[in-house]
Amino acid sequence: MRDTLTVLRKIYLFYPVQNTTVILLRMFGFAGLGVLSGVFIKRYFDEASGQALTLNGLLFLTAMLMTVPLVQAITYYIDLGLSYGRTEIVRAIFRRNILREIFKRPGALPLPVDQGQMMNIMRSDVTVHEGLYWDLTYLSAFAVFSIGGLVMLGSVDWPVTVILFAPLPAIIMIVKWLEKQITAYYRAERMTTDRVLGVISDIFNYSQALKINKAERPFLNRLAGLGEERARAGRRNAVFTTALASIYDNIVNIGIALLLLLLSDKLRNGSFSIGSFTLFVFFLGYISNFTRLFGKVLTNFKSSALSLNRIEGVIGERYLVKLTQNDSLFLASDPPNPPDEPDESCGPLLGNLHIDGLSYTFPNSKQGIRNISFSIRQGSFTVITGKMGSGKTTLLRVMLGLLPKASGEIKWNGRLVPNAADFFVPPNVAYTPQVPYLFSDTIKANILLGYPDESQITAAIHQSVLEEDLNRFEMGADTLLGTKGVNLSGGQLQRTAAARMLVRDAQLLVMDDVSSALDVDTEKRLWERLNELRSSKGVTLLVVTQKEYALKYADQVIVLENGEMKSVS
Ligand SMILES: Nc1ncnc2c1ncn2[C@@H]1O[C@H](COP(=O)(O)OP(=O)(O)OP(=O)(O)O)[C@@H](O)[C@H]1O
Repeated sequence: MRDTLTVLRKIYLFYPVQNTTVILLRMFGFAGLGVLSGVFIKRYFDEASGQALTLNGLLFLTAMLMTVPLVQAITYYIDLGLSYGRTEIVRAIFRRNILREIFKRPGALPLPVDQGQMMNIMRSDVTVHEGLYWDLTYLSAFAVFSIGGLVMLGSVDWPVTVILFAPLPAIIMIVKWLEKQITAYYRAERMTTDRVLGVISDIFNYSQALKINKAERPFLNRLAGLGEERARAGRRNAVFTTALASIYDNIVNIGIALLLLLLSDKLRNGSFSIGSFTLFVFFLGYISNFTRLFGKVLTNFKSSALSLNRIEGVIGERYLVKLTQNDSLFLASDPPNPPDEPDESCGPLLGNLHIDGLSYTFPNSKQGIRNISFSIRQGSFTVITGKMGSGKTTLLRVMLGLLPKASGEIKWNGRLVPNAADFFVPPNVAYTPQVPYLFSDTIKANILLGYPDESQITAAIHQSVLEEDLNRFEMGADTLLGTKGVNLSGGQLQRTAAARMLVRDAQLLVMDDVSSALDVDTEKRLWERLNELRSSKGVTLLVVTQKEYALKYADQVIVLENGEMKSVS
């Protein structure tokens, strides 16, 4: 409840001036003027049914009764202008903030929730809070009506007024009583949707694997089963919330029936004027709407709390602060480019790199690396090798800040690297991962990947032994990749990724198994050219490989075994 209130307060603070105006318009334009119409209606019927009927009085009241709805319509349009579109902006702020936190995570750390849940959080869990916020602003307007009604009706007939408000405590008790069920049905709907979305994204991501293993039918059956579960959970939740809403309605209706019974008696014995009766009937609609909306808001508080809980599962501690940060979305202009200054906190040029006692354990498999220490000097060629699963990739990822180190130190020129993920980027370091990813764009765009300086592209293509392959494509480096273009072979993909690393002109080049899919001749040329680059430009190379050819150039060979250093030579 407290967290939901914090988020609602922040939503208000996103646009305090507009939001205050909308609330005031709803409270005083829509509701306050509405109460005023009640006064005029009472007077109108009192005068029309009494002896003191004057033409002027009637004309005045008629004019007022026409003016008030007109002014209300105008306030409504101003309200619409101020609030329309805010809904999507609030959702966009939440989505942007969640994405920002995801990008802050070490790059190789998997998301704490699966893909289906992530999509559902971005799709649905971010939307409930601002819906609740707008309902609350309407509730505040209806509250003005109700308080106005309470005062006016109370002065006419207290006992009857009490009946009008009697459903309110009943609804509070029902929501309290059914609290567990409200949350359970909502949670079940969310979780079954997570699973369906997860399987759908698997189908898109791994369609080829499904096809070659002839697993389409079982997978579709699984999807159908999950779809059925989701439909059941959705139906249950819909039936439950509709039933709750109709319980609120019926409580309100029973109150109205009781009230009308009482009023008809009073009208018959003359203790109630036609004007007072009309006043009661007039307020009846608004007060019953207030009561219904009150029930809905109480129910949605529970949904909002659960959705916030799911968001917390993704962005972790202090999630309320992170979720509600309100810096510009840049809807009307382009965002500024991030600062492009190289991090020179440890000196502009690499002299030496010391890795001391680096450890990391994967929480789910208890595998990883333990106490790894080595040094690299500028212009050297270091090979990390070892059997499959010995920890080579993990070591590179922890060193580069793509996985959070459990212990150990990294020093660049003798100075502690404060944040590896921020520091080990171009122009300090460039990296080719074991499984590189290429986008559906041209080969050139994939090599540059936003890098503004194209001057090194020809050299990078040469160094990565890619030029002969590009010559075979009609469009050369402008050949399109992906669904609308060509598919590269495994070796071409590795070398395109290597060119992406080389074009960035970094001091330290880190490569993970970059030659695993290359034939002997291409591999030979690749290491030769990288070695030439080292000699000519003083670039430093740190290479994971299981193949022997690179060893020919190595100054240092580090062998890993079961996550530990077996030898350095
Ligand atoms: N995401 C992960 N979650 C849990 N365990 C993991 C994860 N990634 C790797 N491991 C485990 O950590 C150990 C080291 O894996 P790593 O990928 O670093 O080995 P490697 O030497 O690079 O292997 P290869 O030569 O096959 O690429 C392995 O036992 C592996 O199963």
